[in-house]
Amino acid sequence: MNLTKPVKNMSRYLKRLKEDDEACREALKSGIFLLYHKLSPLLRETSSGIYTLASLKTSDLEHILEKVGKDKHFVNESFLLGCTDKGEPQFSLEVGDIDRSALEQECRGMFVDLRKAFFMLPGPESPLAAKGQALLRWHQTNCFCSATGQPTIRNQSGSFRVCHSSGITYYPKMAPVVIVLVSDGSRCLLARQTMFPLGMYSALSGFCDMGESVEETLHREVAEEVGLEVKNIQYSGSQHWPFPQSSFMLACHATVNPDKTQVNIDKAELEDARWFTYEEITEALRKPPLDPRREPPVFWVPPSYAIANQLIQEWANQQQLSRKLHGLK
Ligand SMILES: NC(=O)C1=CN([C@@H]2O[C@H](COP(=O)(O)OP(=O)(O)OC[C@H]3O[C@@H](n4cnc5c(N)ncnc54)[C@H](O)[C@@H]3O)[C@@H](O)[C@H]2O)C=CC1
Ligand SMILES: [Mg+2]
Repeated sequence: MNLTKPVKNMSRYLKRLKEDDEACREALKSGIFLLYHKLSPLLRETSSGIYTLASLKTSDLEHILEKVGKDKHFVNESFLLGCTDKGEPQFSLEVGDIDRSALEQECRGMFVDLRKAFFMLPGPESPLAAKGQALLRWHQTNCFCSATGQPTIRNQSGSFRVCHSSGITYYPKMAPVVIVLVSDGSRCLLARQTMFPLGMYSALSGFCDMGESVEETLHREVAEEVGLEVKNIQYSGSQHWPFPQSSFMLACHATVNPDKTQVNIDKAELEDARWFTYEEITEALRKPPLDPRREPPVFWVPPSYAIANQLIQEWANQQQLSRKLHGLK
């Protein structure tokens, strides 16, 4: 299948909507809308019991707004998110000043905290739910110019805000974070912070300091948090992460010398850091998603929507392969 042409056309279309206020206003008339109530996305349960992100067409949304006593032009407060596969423009809209239960009833859905929604939504919908929330949050917290204190004004798509007094343009921001799975060849190093849910261990992570490269951050964070020296850095992938503010996660693998694995934990940052065997990791990966009604398991890893999980999966696959090559189970 050749995806180049539609993707290229879609990207050009979206670029125009981002930059051309008139074109974006026009697109609002045939848009698809994700609603958020105080940053919680609206979910709907399908007839087969699966939850999805509720997406409303313009006419349906206008109708609902009027029913709950809101002007239908409130639709224009939406922010452009992207395009569906069919080329329909997608928008997010914060409806936090409208009565929640009235909206839930009219929309036949429910507003769910994003962290919880991640456990309920099918995989591909989580990044869209996160993006919608992140854009709304950024606009809510960037209403004033940090140089003049004057209000900033959004463009129609919401791709930037301008202070007309200073002329400064503000663009939505993500803070770069490096996340790394360190291996000694047969075990991998996972750590937990006190604020993590009970029993959850993840890969090491840290915010990039101003002026640092990914490699510099990675070496510094591993040295700071567990006192180890890493080598053989390999890039794995990236992910936008909405909690607690937007981060841009850059995920890597790295190794340490098998004879230099003694961890020296920075207790101000981490509660614990431990080497885990292949067997422990494969068992943790097999565990079903967390059930809030049960006690959490003693050791578990972040769920599949987190890039930490991808790193751990990749490491386990790599181990499995090398075990096969060496005739081990
Ligand atoms: N998606 C995923 O799989 C994972 C995502 N993460 C995310 O990565 C982020 C960073 O991880 P940590 O190990 O906590 O970072 P970290 O090791 O750099 O420690 C956080 C501390 O760094 C300081 N800091 C420096 N720059 C900051 C900035 N731009 N924003 C906020 N704090 C800053 C603060 O004092 C903060 O308490 C977290 O927000 C976490 O949610 C972490 C692990 C897995
Ligand atoms: Mg850290």
